[in-house]
Amino acid sequence: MSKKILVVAGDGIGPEIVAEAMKVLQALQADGSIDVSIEDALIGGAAYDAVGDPLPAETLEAAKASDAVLLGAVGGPKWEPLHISKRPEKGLLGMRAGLGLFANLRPAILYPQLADASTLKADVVSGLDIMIVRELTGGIYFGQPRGVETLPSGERKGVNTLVYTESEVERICRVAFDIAMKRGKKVCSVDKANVLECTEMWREVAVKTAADYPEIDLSHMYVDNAAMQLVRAPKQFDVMVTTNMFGDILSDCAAMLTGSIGMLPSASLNADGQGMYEPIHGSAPDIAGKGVANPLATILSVAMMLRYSLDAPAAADRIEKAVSQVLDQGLRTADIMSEGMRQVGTAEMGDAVVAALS
Ligand SMILES: NC(=O)c1ccc[n+]([C@@H]2O[C@H](COP(=O)([O-])OP(=O)(O)OC[C@H]3O[C@@H](n4cnc5c(N)ncnc54)[C@H](O)[C@@H]3O)[C@@H](O)[C@H]2O)c1
Ligand SMILES: CC(C)[C@H](C(=O)O)[C@@H](O)C(=O)O
Ligand SMILES: [Mg+2]
Repeated sequence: MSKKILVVAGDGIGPEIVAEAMKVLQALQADGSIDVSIEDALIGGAAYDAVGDPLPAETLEAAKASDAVLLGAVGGPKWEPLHISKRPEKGLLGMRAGLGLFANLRPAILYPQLADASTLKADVVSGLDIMIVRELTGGIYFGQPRGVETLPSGERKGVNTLVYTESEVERICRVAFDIAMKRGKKVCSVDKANVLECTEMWREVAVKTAADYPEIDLSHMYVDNAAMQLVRAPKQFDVMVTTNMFGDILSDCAAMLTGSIGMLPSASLNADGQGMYEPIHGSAPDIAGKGVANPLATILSVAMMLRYSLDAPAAADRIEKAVSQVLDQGLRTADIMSEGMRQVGTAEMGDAVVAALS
C-alpha cells in the first residue's frame, strides 16, 4: 500500500539538501523499491514569510495525515526574534509537539572512510557507533513558566523551566532500553542530578524502569562529564539517553566525531511509529545558496524513514550502502574534505548517491 510522505524543506540549506534526498526517494520509487506519494508544505521562516505563521495549520494537519515527514532545516537570522520561531506551539517545536514525537534517535556513526575528517585520532574513533536517544517533547524546551517580563524596577527577567513527569522519563528510557537490547545492551543515562532535582528524579526513574530490563547494563553520568567523555573516549558509549536540551548539545558534539554535522541523520518518533526525519544540523545560513552543503545527513535521514516508518528496511540498507560507496569513490563535500579526495558540491554528491543505488 502506498505510504504518504510530507516534505517540509524549510529555510537556508533546507531546500538544497532536501532536493538531493528527493532524488534518492524518486530513484527508489522509479525502480519499484518503494511505493510512496509525496506532498510538500511550508514550515519555518519560509512559511512565516508566505502566510505569517512558521507552522501553518495546514502543514500540521498534512503532517498528521502522513506516515512520515521529511524536514530540511528551519530558521535563520531573519526570523530569530523570540515571538516568531521559539514559542513551543510554533515552527519546528510545534511540529514535534503536535505529532507527539517524544523519541529523538540520533545515531553517531563514523564511516571508516571519514576517519581523517573526525576531530579525533583514527584509533580513538574507529568503529564508533553511538545511539543518542534524546527526549524531544518535554524538558526546558516546553516547561512553564517561560518568557521574559519587565519587573517594576524596569529590569527584565527571563525564565525557562525544566519540567519532566515520571511517565515522560519512563517512556524515553524504555525506548533507549529497547534499542540497546538490539545493540550492545549498554545504556548511559545523562543527567545533572547533582544540581537539578528534576534530573535527580530522571535518574531514579531510569533505575526503576531498568528493573524490567535485567540484561541492560545501565550507568549514569553528569552531562558535563559526558561531554568530556564523548571527546576523550567516545567508544565507551553504546546508547545514551538524556533530556531534550542535553541531547541537543551532546549530539552536535558527537557529530564532530563522525567527521561533520553534515553526516548525522535523525528520527523523531511518536508512540504510533509515525516519524519526522531530519538532519540534526540547522539551516546553515553561512553556506546557504552556495551549493556546497553536505546532503548526506538528509539522505541518511531518508534511510531512517524507510526503516522506522515505511517498513522498507531493504531500501534503507541500499541507501546506506550507496553513501558508503560514494565515500569509497573519494567524493567529499567541503565539510568532510581531506587530502587526496575529490571535492564536490551538494547536487553532485546527491547524484553520486543515486548512481550508486543501482
Ligand atoms: N532542525 C533544525 O531545523 C535546526 C537545527 C539546528 C539549528 N537550526 C537553526 O538553524 C539556524 C543556524 O543555526 P547554527 O548556525 O547554530 O547551526 P547550523 O547547524 O545551521 O550550522 C552550524 C555550522 O555547521 C555547518 N553546517 C551545518 N549543516 C551543514 C551541512 N549539511 N553541510 C556542511 N556544513 C554544515 C554550518 O555551515 C555552520 O558553520 C538557526 O536559526 C537555528 O535555530 C535549525
Ligand atoms: C532549531 C532547534 C529548535 C533544534 C533543537 O534545539 O532541537 C535544533 O538545534 C535541533 O537539534 O534539532
Ligand atoms: Mg541542535
